[in-house]
Amino acid sequence: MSFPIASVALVNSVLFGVYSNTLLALTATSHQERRAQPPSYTNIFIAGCTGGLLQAYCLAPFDLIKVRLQNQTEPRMQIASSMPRYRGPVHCASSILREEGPQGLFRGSWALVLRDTPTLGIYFVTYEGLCRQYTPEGQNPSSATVLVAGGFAGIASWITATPFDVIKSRMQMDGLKGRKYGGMLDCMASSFRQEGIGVFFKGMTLNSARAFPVNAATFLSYEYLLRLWR
Ligand SMILES: C[N+](C)(C)CCCC[C@H](N)C(=O)O
Repeated sequence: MSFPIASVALVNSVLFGVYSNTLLALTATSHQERRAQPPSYTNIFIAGCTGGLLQAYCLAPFDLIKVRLQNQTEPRMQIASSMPRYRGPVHCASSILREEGPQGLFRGSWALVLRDTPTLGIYFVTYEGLCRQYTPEGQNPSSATVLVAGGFAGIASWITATPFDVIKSRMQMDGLKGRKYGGMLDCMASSFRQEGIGVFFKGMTLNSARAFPVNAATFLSYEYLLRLWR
């Protein structure tokens, strides 16, 4: 539990830090001036994609360890072996390093980059679009608007991210017991061949249901901290 919490803190600070600074570089307006001079959606999209790209690289090893630990269900079913393969996040990281090398920690990172880059552009465009729609010109959005816009931004982002999320997780699990897939494209093709188009939408409802409260709270904290520190 402490492991995902620590990784969420790191990854969100990278995402929001890179997003804000890229937007600042593109528009030359500070956050306070942005209500009077709103940035274009193109600039918001580019800044979101840049944040997504960098967060994907920071997230890759943490996400891989999380996926491996969450999928570790065999030992409970095998009465003979009482020890799980990975005893915790540190043991998992060191076993992967030993057994699969440093690149093992980045398995599936291409799919993660493709999952996060465009969809985090969509995330910030949705958030800004909804805030602008429901906020009188020149004013800051209310907390209720921030919560709803943040929640829907999370849903929009997760709906578009789910196909690559499925591939990413399959690639991350590959390597545990030999290699099943030749690469990302092979993983996509063989998943499609065996399970049909529906495979790319697995977990979409659950991802979206989780995304609303998580991202409502994320954007409320972001706006609150920006106003606190200006
Ligand atoms: C790009 N992708 C959809 C994967 C994530 C977008 C939202 C990020 C947020 N930290 C969350 O976990 O919901």
